[in-house]
Amino acid sequence: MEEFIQNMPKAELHLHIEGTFEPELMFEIAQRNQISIPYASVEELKNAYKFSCLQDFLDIYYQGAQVLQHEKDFYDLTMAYLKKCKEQNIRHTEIMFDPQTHTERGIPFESVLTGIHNACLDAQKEFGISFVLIMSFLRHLSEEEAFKTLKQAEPFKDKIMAIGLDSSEKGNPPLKFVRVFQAAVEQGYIPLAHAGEEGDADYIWQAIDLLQVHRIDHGNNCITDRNLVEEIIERDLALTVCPLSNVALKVVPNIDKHPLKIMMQLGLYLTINSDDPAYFGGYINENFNAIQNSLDLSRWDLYTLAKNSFVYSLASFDEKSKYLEELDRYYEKYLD
Ligand SMILES: Nc1ncnc2[nH]cnc12
Ligand SMILES: [Zn+2]
Repeated sequence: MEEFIQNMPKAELHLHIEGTFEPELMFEIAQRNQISIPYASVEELKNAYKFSCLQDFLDIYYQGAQVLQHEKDFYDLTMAYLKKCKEQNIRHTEIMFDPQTHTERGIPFESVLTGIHNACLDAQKEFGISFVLIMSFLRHLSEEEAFKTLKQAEPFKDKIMAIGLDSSEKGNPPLKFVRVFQAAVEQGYIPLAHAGEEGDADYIWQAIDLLQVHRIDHGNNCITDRNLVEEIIERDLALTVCPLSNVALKVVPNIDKHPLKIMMQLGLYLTINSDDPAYFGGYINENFNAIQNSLDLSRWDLYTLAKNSFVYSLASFDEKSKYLEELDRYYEKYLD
């Protein structure tokens, strides 16, 4: 099965670029920027990656991101992830970035965006990987700050397809961002949001009704509300599930108790993603392997999850058709 997963063409739809910051690269960039990290070694830093909830993780994740200062740092970070995509047979990736994590520290929006975008263009040329950029608002910050970020993005609008909503969920409901989402949609951005990771089903209702999201990031907690599950299916919305993230952040007690199979059986459209792979113990294939092992998923289940990743992506019609054909050919080979 591991080989089947490794070679299967797939898309990643839920990935924070700041969450791909491997400790080794963090130390390297810290050294060249002459910034000190409050850990003596890579080992010591890795040992600190023990979280009891989302906020525990976010504290260390924002701390790590401080090392990123220059356009080249964002380029190197993104290129390192895109090399992983090539190794793991990711054909298309939708990369979230958190501009406020950087602009709050005085880093120009342009350095962040240009570094990430140039790496994506190079990977498209060299590895044939297509991409979409998603600008995510930090929900622990104010609506006013989100509006400022939307304004800063204006000169780069053609490079960013969608907006997202991430960071500390509890106490920061989608309702807080209705106006900025409306303004962004008027400018042509596609609305997406994290909902129902730690927040309850009501946050997911708000994300679909008030923010009118086209996809739900995580969404696990929808299973507590039968009407919500039906509504999500009816509206043809996919959930971007992140199994290793859910274990690391104690959203589920362990991988064997992950509700993914139940969610599939309910008829929800799911995809598998890595969220913040440098912090949660694996990239997309490690997520597929972990969930396949624990829930005994069949090849058909894996194919369905990969198919959803293309169908519910924001890739162009031509790209989607090409990837879906490739996936079908791949799966048929195993039927013989
Ligand atoms: N899993 C997650 N939930 C909310 N915000 C995040 N930012 C990075 N990873 C996140
Ligand atoms: Zn996330």
